[in-house]
Amino acid sequence: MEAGELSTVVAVDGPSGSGKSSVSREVARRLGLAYLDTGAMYRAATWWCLDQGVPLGDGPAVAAAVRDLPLVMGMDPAAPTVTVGGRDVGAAIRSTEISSQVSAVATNLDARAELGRRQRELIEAERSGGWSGGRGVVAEGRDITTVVAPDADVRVLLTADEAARLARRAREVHGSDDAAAIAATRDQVVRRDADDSTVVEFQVAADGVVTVDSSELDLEQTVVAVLGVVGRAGDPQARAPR
Ligand SMILES: Nc1ncnc2c1ncn2[C@@H]1O[C@H](COP(=O)(O)OP(=O)(O)OP(=O)(O)O)[C@@H](O)[C@H]1O
Ligand SMILES: Nc1ccn([C@H]2C[C@H](O)[C@@H](COP(=O)(O)O)O2)c(=O)n1
Repeated sequence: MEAGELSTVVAVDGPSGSGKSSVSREVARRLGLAYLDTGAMYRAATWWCLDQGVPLGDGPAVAAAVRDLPLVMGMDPAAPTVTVGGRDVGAAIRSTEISSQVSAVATNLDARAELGRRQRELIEAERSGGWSGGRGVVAEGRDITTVVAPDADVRVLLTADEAARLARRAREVHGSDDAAAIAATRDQVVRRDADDSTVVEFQVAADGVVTVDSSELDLEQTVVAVLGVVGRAGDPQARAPR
């Protein structure tokens, strides 16, 4: 048996607020797989550019900064971490400042190429070792099923209608889904998805990608639905060697 034969790579994409992070993290935890939040890598790159005084409107400067990004991703789903130059930026990258500016990095094609390369390396490392000891990884983002890991064992597009996604994010950030909270959330969800959609498709499932619509599901039901897709793709212990 060769390293990686029994590993499982689960790729999850979807729009903002569809539940990718919470669902992928819990699926990884229940399956004993590593968890890779690729959106956090774009957020960390944005934090780094701002920290280094790199203007986000200067594409070549952003690309150069991202190539030098001293990023370490901790992939334990029970306690994922994001460290830049030895600093824990896990909380800082969730700020409204980063959320409102991250699309400038996400739409920079050179930055995408660099972060995509690192994501592929992290996923490959989990096939043979890494945090999971070779069990595999759940990686989530916008282009994992299509660009970063189109050969993943399981590929899921997690969707939810716009109203559900806005309400979830409003409750998370403002503690309410009243009209004012929804209005205050629109930029983080609708505008950001519109900008990000100019460089990557995450609203429509590519061939072979299974869509899970969570609009009418709660978090637990969505986790169970994604676990069902993984199960249908085959028990990794029973799967034929690659
Ligand atoms: N099926 C669900 N039902 C209700 N709430 C959910 C569901 N899935 C996720 N949530 C909640 O919605 C919020 C957004 O979820 P999450 O951050 O996982 O989405 P996301 O797709 O990763 O968003 P983004 O791409 O913007 O980071 C969280 O507060 C989460 O707990
Ligand atoms: N594979 C990915 C992951 C994320 N992005 C972009 C889209 C978002 O604007 C930003 C942050 O992602 P989030 O933490 O909100 O999931 O990164 C991308 O383009 N490709």
